[in-house]
Amino acid sequence: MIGLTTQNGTIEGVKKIVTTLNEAEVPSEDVVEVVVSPPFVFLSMVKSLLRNDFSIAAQNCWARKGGAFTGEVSVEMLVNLGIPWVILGHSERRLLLNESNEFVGDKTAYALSQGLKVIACVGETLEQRESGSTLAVVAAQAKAIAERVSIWSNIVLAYEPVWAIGTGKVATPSQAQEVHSELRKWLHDNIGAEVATSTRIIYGGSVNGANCKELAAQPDVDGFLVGGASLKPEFIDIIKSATVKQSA
Ligand SMILES: O=C[C@H](O)COP(=O)(O)O
Repeated sequence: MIGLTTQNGTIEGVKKIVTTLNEAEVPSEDVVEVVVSPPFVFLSMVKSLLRNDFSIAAQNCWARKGGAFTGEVSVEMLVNLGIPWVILGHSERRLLLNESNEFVGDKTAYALSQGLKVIACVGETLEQRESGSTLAVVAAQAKAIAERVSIWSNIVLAYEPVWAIGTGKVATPSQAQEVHSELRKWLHDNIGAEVATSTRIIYGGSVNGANCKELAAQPDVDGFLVGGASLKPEFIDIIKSATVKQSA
């Protein structure tokens, strides 16, 4: 379960979110893994304040060994800070900052090589969905990672249809299930049965306290990447939806 606070927050606001999370009663770590992903400038503060059973992710990193790349944050810096996860290939970076599939693949490979765990985002635009190319788009995004990575145990795939991010237009449970199932089949056919079974595929795009249970009940939805709702107390309800499959 990933709470991505995007480019939001002040010191006081982030502290308030962390306090809410720290005081929440949620299922244990063996049921749900919770990862909080604040902007770079708040990483150290969140790390020092956040409860120990929740983890932390950066929202991006540089693609190669750090050095003369002004303004970028290197994998080495994140490792030095003790940050275990990084989110890569978010659609806002792909679309607004022109990050290509290959560049996201390079970042994923380098982050993994230095011991970070990666939440790799894939997803189609509305135009791509309407033209029937959803599966081709997410497969191409996954392929660019697969061409650069041989071990998948530290990768989580996040399916985030661009048209659902921050729009209030959540994918229906069957739309999410269809793409998750196809992604798992793609992993099976192109990498192997073990990776297809063990790789977590999480959904992101307008998840909230009201729609999370139905989405979480889908067989191939293994969790969520939550944006807007992670800034609110309802994020706790979303975390608790991890028990839906257990009680089914
Ligand atoms: O950026 C965050 C995720 O992409 C999802 O955002 P959202 O839950 O606000 O749609």
